[in-house]
Amino acid sequence: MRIDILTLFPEMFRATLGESIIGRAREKGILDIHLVNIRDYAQNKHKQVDDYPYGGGAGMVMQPQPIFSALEAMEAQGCKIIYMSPKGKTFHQGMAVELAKEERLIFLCGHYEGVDQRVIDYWVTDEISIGDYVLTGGELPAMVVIDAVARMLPGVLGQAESFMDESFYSGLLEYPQYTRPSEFRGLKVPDVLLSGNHKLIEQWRKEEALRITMKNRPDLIIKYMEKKDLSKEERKIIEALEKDCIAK
Ligand SMILES: C[S@@+](CC[C@H](N)C(=O)[O-])C[C@H]1O[C@@H](n2cnc3c(N)ncnc32)[C@H](O)[C@@H]1O
Repeated sequence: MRIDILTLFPEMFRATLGESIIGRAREKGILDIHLVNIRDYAQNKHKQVDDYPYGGGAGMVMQPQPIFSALEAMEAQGCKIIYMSPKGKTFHQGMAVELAKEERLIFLCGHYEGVDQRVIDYWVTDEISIGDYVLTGGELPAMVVIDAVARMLPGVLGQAESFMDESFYSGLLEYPQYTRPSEFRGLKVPDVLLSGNHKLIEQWRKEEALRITMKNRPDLIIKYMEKKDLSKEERKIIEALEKDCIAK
């Protein structure tokens, strides 16, 4: 997959997208990331990229000219162009799975009060928010989305790092994880995980996934129940957890 990132602060990306799993994906050629400094395309003498908002109000707005010129130079027509914005649709795992199917993604990172609306109307195909809060720029949000998308690309995660069991993929949060030693400062790993009985381990994990989802994200449980034909086993676990909740 090719990813182009339009930003005023390309340096912010170098460490994050050069290390660990994403760094290895780039080395393997699975991910090809291009950083584009919007300021390089400003046509005025001082390379200014922002100006006061029409109608007054606080802050500055990113001007259309440098962004239009940058997008024209990269032949962006026909690609998904994603503007990171608190006004966008809230990002979730399903969106990461869908975006990972694209051959090329272009990310536009805003700053100040954001970009001139004409950029959005003319170029942007998707506006994505990473949550209901306002950050200073679109760089961190773009890194969040790129990281989540990149791990969905075939070959990025090793075989031992499957995302199938991870939080959100199946609609639930993931069960608790433990590693060696089996006892640490008197704190023990649940016996079932040491039993070698795969059926019991599977059951325990499902129960724990349902339990933690019910506790922390009841909204997800409702969606899970709507979307899926629950097995008898799952229904029993949910009923027991509900009784437990009521009793508490
Ligand atoms: C200070 S914000 C602008 C906020 C804008 N004036 C508003 O009220 O909606 C500057 C830039 O940060 C990015 N940004 C801030 N919060 C974000 C979020 N929750 N998700 C995605 N991008 C965000 C966007 O690119 C935005 O253009």
